[in-house]
Amino acid sequence: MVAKTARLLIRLKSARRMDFTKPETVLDLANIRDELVRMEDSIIFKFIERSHFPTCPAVYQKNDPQLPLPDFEGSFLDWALIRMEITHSQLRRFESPDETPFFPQKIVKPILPSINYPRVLAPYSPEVNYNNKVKTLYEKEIIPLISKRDGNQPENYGSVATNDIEALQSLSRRIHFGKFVAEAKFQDDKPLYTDLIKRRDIDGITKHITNSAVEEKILQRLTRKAEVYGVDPINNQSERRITPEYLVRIYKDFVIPMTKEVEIDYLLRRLEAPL
Ligand SMILES: C=C(O[C@@H]1C=C(C(=O)O)C=C[C@H]1O)C(=O)O
Repeated sequence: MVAKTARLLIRLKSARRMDFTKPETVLDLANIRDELVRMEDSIIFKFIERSHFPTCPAVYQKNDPQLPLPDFEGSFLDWALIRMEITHSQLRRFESPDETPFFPQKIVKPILPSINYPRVLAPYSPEVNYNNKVKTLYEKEIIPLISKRDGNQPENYGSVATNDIEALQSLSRRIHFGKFVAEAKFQDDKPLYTDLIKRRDIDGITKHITNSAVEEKILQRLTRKAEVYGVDPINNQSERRITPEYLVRIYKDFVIPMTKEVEIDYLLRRLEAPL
């Protein structure tokens, strides 16, 4: 009986999971929050992978002499990320409404047929793009926290860039999920948000999109996940490694605030589109 109930619950939960071809599953705030929880695991594991390498500042310096790049103005990471995004765009990655490119001006048309997802977000949604800020935050604030020590390691520049691209893509997807949260909240209370948007009451919008209980639950869960996934609980000075404290700080000081900035920016333009 228990096994049968468990199977039924799993079927019910998977039927509810976000499916971008089924708009009714996308703007369900409970579904969105479940998806944000699933993203935590991906982000933690990518941070753990990155934590095996030192900071490698050469990877982020514009045209660092250690990493000569033919006919390119920018960092080694930028060079690698652009090429990865061109390939991913040909594989249709950026047709999906939950994916936002770091170099939108560089991506190309897919070689796969278009999926034509039903519209869920407002038409201007791709213009709400925080990836420049995400990348700067990652390089300046997150790398120093999650790298195992300061310094360059030329033999691992390729691995570092590969890990960074995966971590950035996970962070970007999580932060830009704020668009789905914002649309779901708008649909749940159009009169309230229409009034706040008309008066450009940013403080009022911030107050109403904020759910402190959900935020607190996220930070508590992150601490437990970090301990379970084996990040070093003791911050060993000689070899800095990510700790539950660092993961909570990254979410509390960067990921959650930037997600809410995305929500606010998305909402401030919402009356441009049909209600
Ligand atoms: C994402 C939401 O909106 C806000 C942002 C949150 C976050 O980035 O984790 C959590 C709660 C809210 O303050 C939500 O309501 O679930």
